[in-house]
Amino acid sequence: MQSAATQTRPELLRMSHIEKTFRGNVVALRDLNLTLHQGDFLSLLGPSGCGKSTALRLIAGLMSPTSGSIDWQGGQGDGDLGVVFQEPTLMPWARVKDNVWLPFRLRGKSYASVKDDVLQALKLVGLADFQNAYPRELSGGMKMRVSIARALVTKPRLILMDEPFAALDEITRHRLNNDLLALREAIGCTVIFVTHSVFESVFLSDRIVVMAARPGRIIGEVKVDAPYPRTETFRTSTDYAASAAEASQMLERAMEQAA
Ligand SMILES: Nc1ncnc2c1ncn2[C@@H]1O[C@H](COP(=O)(O)OP(=O)(O)OP(=O)(O)O)[C@@H](O)[C@H]1O
Repeated sequence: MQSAATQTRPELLRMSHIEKTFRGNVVALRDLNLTLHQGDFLSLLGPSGCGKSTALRLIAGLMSPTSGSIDWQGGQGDGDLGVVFQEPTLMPWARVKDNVWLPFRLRGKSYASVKDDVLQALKLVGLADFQNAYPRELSGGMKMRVSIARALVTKPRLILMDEPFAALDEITRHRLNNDLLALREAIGCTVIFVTHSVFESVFLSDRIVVMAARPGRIIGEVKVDAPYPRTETFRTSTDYAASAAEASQMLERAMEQAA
């Protein structure tokens, strides 16, 4: 169920027969199998509680699966992964540039040695002029941009995004969707993006993996073949409407299965 383009890209990561059971016998994920290819923009779409965040946390190595394996092609290297959460999670006492420096700082790198990378990341998210600002001086959308800059500053092979725009107003969300795609064109990274929004997933992704709950599992995949860069024309196209209808129907099935 993957597009021809996706199939020909080199594999980046493979999740095989993943099970995750929490204390109290809560089966968050059952037999989850997913292969990610370099350059994929893959959305995980599904109802609340279907295990999207759990899948992301497993990939991030924030916890281990109960069984099954997650294998990185060529092994996982330092700085291979950037993570963006729903909340920007910035350090309020630190300037924007110091927040973006954090992933390097945790690896023992001085600011001076990575200054160019920090400024480049801030430039990519349109915030070079705010490098000396504090988070309290920024809007919600700007804080999220800083969080994105922090995730991509190490030039990771994979960026995980857990509903990053869900708390933002519609106009900001719309703009950040456009900017995220432009950013991805610029740096060519692979993205896994968790969302509840069919429309957001269609606009951003080339693969939409739909999950159902109780237990969390993949029930199907919608491929969105529209080429990048995607513009406003795509948002109003029949291709967009057709992919949204396909994803909505699959999501409907996911909800029925969980009922
Ligand atoms: N640390 C935990 N301990 C116990 N149960 C957990 C834990 N984390 C998640 N769960 C349970 O695992 C299931 C999947 O949760 P998860 O947060 O991954 O779903 P989700 O699809 O991301 O939901 P949402 O869209 O609401 O964020 C849920 O039933 C949740 O209650």
